[in-house]
Amino acid sequence: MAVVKGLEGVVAAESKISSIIDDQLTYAGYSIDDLASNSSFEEVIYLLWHDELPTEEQLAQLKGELAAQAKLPEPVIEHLKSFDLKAVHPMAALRTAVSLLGLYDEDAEVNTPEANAKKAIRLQAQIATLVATFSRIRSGQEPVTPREDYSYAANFLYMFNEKEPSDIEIEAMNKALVLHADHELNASTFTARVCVGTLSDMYSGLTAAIGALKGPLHGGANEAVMEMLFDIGEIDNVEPYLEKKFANKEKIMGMGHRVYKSGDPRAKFLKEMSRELTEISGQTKWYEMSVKVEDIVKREKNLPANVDFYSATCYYSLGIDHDLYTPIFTVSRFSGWIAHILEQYSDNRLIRPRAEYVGETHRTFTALEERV
Ligand SMILES: CC(=O)SCCNC(=O)CCNC(=O)[C@H](O)C(C)(C)COP(=O)(O)OP(=O)(O)OC[C@H]1O[C@@H](n2cnc3c(N)ncnc32)[C@H](O)[C@@H]1OP(=O)(O)O
Ligand SMILES: O=C([O-])CC(=O)C(=O)O
Repeated sequence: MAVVKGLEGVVAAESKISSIIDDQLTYAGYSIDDLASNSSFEEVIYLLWHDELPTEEQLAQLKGELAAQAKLPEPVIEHLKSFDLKAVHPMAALRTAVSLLGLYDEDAEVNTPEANAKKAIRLQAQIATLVATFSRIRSGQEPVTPREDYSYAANFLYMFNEKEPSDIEIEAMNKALVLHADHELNASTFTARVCVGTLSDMYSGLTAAIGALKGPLHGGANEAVMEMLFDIGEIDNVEPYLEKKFANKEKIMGMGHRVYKSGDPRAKFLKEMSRELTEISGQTKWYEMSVKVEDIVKREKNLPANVDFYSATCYYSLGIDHDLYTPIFTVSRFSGWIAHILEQYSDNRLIRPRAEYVGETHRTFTALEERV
């Protein structure tokens, strides 16, 4: 058996949800360029779950259902309040809270298409509330009740500080949500599919996926990018900082990708958004430092910026704490994970690869008292 380390290039599933061909990304056959420029996150959710763009009527229905289900069960809020949230990573709290939500859902263990469709809406609605509620409780404030009259992006921003977001902020958040929604068989999506491939439930699949997204080689990189920029501090420090990193063979967060070699098609949108938002917030230095990092890593290592690189400075400009960047990614990626979970259920086979054993063989057992 030939081992493919990291499963690079291995095709492990058929999917209609998204594709990456020649460094171009599509959701259900629609180019990410068209979707990022023209569509709402709710349209993308519908597309990923139904393989079609919604009609006005279908979209209105989805929006209504999402708005109606956005509230969290009170015991989940109480549970979050019972922790010292300043002492835990938000992704760890989210992983636990999503699992906990399952305990308050009477459909949690019902694995029929009808029950899963209901859970899909409920979970997609609640995940945004959960992230914003975490942020509110951590900063000693009461959670904000979600608004039924706002779009998903507007409501998400509103729940952070109970303030009506500006059109530019809503547009930026909507675009970020659209761009992060799905990405073929990335590590967290694969994790979700492996989990539900055992015919485990949707809550288990999503909880497992959160754990995989949390790591700094995957979704956790956006938080790490901002930490790197804080460490660098000033534009004049970029070059010596990177030289040291290269000399120590350390990775530069937000750069490189397993599949994209010429560039991540999502990054150009986030780069432009970062330019605009840092200008509006009067903090262009973060954008300028990012561009310099990108240029040097491209020149020295020929690695392109990935989706996590410029999303960091976008969220920073929206006034969001940097450890909440990966939770925001989670809010968007819930739509993709749910689509993949439903697709896995629709044509399931247990996912169970093999390992090549490389340990010792034919060892002679020694009794405990004789071991040295
Ligand atoms: C939403 C997302 O998940 S996007 C990815 C987010 N992750 C990051 O931004 C973390 C930084 N990037 C990386 O670690 C990698 O590029 C990954 C994990 C994204 C892809 O990894 P892989 O395809 O497994 O590539 P791998 O880690 O084996 O790297 C191949 C070579 O490129 C180098 N390399 C890859 N990425 C980087 C980087 N960001 N900085 C410096 N060197 C890098 C590696 O050191 C390695 O060099 P070597 O062959 O001399 O040892
Ligand atoms: O596809 C990957 O490996 C990682 C990625 O960019 C994503 O999940 O958006």
